[in-house]
Amino acid sequence: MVEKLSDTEREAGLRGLKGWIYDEAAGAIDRVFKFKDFSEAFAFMSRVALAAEKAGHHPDWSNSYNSVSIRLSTHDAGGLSARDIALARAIDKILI
Ligand SMILES: C[C@H](O)[C@H](O)[C@H]1CNC2=NC(N)=NC(=O)C2=N1
Repeated sequence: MVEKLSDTEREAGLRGLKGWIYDEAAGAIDRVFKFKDFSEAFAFMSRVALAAEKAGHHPDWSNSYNSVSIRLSTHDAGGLSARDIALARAIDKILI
């Protein structure tokens, strides 16, 4: 069972991430990704889906045309865990 991050651990994890916003009430981090069109947004989602399956950790997300909104939170821990930070890093790498 994965543990929720302490305040210090969370702050350290977030320092290494750009563009992710911490929602304290939800115990989650959010980021919105914009693309040229739906095809590019969906191609990105396909790659994120594969990374999520590989990690055994899955985003809460939505898509509207060229925009993909991703929320990461560890349901099993009731908040943010190291798995969310790791998946956020993997998602950011997909963009490079
Ligand atoms: C059994 C399975 O590994 C768990 O239910 C995993 C799957 N993906 C998950 N994803 C997220 N975001 N939070 C979880 O707690 C979680 N749990």
